[in-house]
Amino acid sequence: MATPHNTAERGDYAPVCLLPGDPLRARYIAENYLDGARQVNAVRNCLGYTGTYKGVPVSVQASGMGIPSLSIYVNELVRFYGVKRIIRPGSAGGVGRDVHIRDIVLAQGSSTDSNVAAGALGPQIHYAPLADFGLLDRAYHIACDRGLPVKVGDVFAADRFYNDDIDNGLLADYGVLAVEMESAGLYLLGARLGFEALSILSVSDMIVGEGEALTAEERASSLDDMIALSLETAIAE
Ligand SMILES: O=P(O)(O)O[C@H]1O[C@H](CO)[C@@H](O)[C@H]1O
Ligand SMILES: O=c1cc[nH]c(=O)[nH]1
Repeated sequence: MATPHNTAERGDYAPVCLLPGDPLRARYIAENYLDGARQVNAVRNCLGYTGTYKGVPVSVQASGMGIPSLSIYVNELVRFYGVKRIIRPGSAGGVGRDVHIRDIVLAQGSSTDSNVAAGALGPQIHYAPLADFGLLDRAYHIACDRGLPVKVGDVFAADRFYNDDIDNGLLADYGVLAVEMESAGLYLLGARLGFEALSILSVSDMIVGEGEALTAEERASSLDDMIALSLETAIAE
């Protein structure tokens, strides 16, 4: 076995990798967007693929849900397989005052209640995990050129999907746009291990307000916008 969670050989992953939470989204991206995609990993059904996008080698690997699971895949992708750039096309719940369902949120930074950030720089320092600015800048301009409903700002990476103690209104008061479960871990590792990281999130539901809802077709097309934006950003120089 190449790593505890991956049977791919060294060289099987491209330097650029998309990292959605959902293994079926990884397969969807490989089957619908990559040319010549081949499956390189299926350990625990956390599927990984490598192909090309517009002639550029690109991989897609599922992270599973939450920072602990994502951290396993990121460590192995970067330390063992030499991945240099990771973009997470994820779903998120909207909390910001001016955030709506189908919006695309570029996570400039990520607050979190996870201990990974609390202890990273010692007990006194609350580290602020940030996206790679070059990727963020490119994603923002590509999204604007495409006329996508894009917002840029802080997101909250929650340790628990179900947590009645989180005050979503207070998150919104502090400018948090959306809630998901991985970005702070991804950005922290980006800083620590020295790779470029960005989360590009599709608002799939509203946690506050009227509880706007999407039809199945709307949800699929909004995920497609996020995936295409992630791939265009991934191969941009
Ligand atoms: O759609 P993905 O990428 O899995 O992201 C979101 O969905 C999962 C929760 O349902 C968490 O992983 C959260 O971050
Ligand atoms: O983590 C997540 C993802 C989508 N929607 C939520 O409410 N939370």
